[in-house]
Amino acid sequence: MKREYDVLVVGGGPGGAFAAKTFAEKGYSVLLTEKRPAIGAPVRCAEGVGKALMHEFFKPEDRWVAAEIEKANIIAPDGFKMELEPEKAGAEVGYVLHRKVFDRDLVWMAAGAGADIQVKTRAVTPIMEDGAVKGAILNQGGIAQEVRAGLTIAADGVESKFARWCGVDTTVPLREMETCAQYLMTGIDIDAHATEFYVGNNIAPGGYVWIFPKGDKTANVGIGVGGDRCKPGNRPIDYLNRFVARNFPNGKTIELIAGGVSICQPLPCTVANNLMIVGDAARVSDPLTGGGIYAALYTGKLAGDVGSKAIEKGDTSTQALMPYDETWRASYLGKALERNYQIKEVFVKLNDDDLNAIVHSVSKMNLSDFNTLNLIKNIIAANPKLAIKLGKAGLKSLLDSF
Ligand SMILES: Cc1cc2nc3c(=O)[nH]c(=O)nc-3n(C[C@H](O)[C@H](O)[C@H](O)COP(=O)(O)OP(=O)(O)OC[C@H]3O[C@@H](n4cnc5c(N)ncnc54)[C@H](O)[C@@H]3O)c2cc1C
Repeated sequence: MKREYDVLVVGGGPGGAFAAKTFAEKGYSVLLTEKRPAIGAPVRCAEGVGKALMHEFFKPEDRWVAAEIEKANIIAPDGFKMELEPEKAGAEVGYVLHRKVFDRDLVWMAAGAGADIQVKTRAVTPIMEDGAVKGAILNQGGIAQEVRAGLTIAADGVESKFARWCGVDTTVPLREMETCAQYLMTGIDIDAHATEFYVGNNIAPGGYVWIFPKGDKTANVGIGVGGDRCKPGNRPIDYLNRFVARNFPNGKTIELIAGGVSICQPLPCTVANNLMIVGDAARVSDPLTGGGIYAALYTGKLAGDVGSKAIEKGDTSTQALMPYDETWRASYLGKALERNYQIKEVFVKLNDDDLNAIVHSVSKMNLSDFNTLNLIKNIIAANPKLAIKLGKAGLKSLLDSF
């Protein structure tokens, strides 16, 4: 079977769904293809997102929100707990979502705008002609389908094979692939409106443990560990089991997920002839926190806006699509990714003494001055050893990233 669309979207996560919705709303014919049988499941996410960031796109439906978050606690390796309550300083904090519902609703929005949706249908090969992408061969239940499209959106997440098949180098170095394990736990004693982050080289080397509440006594309890630090007996699940045994011995686990998060820099270029790369596939998740929901929504929508103009003008070459790449890099998102990459490079080299010193010094900061630049300046002022560790060049590139 051969079909033709203006736009083919590979992947039904937030990036693909938002791109499909945007193109469909502008009147283009769109096919979104998702390899899994159900949108949003299994969830591979701790489901946290900033309120202000989310509000850029919508006022969340009640059914998307599992918990509203008012504060974040950071727990140092020595057990000292620092409480951050940005709401007291006038800033909003965040939501923990039900992504099974949220992702599904996003795809429903795309369908409502006119996009065709196919689930359990994997894009297996791009159709390449004269160095340009002309759609893909899809596989649905063993049956190959040829789908031709003027523009293809690679929104296939962290695995991102599609862009690679089209000739884009999407390799992530092992040390920059955070490997994660997460339990959805119930029957645990937590603050239902606070997220918690545990740092330390015996707890989560090169990463952190998170507790993201999903209501009373229920939370995503997960861990990310630097890919190069996983060893037999010290895999993310081993660290997580030890953490859970220490902190929630009576908790009950009702779901287990494993997944990867890239903490590298974004791809050097996120467009090619007739191809746009969005969300995790473009490596735009936050290198410091691993968060990528906002970036997927932002790049998905932007791809829809820029791609639509390019289709209208009849030119979807790399050059015509470049405004997409340039716009997200110059945006708040691009700048935050650059800055947080520099911070992450420092973070992964810290020993437990450094981490203790940082958490203690930040806890003494005046919250009304709270922003990332002030945070870094305070940390360095309070811990001159860190400035030495960073060296002149490291310090400069860190401060230049603001
Ligand atoms: C353990 C963990 C915790 C996380 N916690 C958070 C968090 O708290 N907050 C946050 O903001 N982010 C978090 N993230 C990251 C977040 O989940 C991603 O950044 C986000 O889902 C990216 O959206 P996306 O649309 O780019 O990709 P995805 O949501 O991964 O969607 C890609 C889709 O493409 C499909 N696909 C792949 N290949 C093909 C193919 N060949 N054909 C068809 N379909 C295909 C996949 O099945 C998938 O549904 C976490 C990630 C992990 C692993």
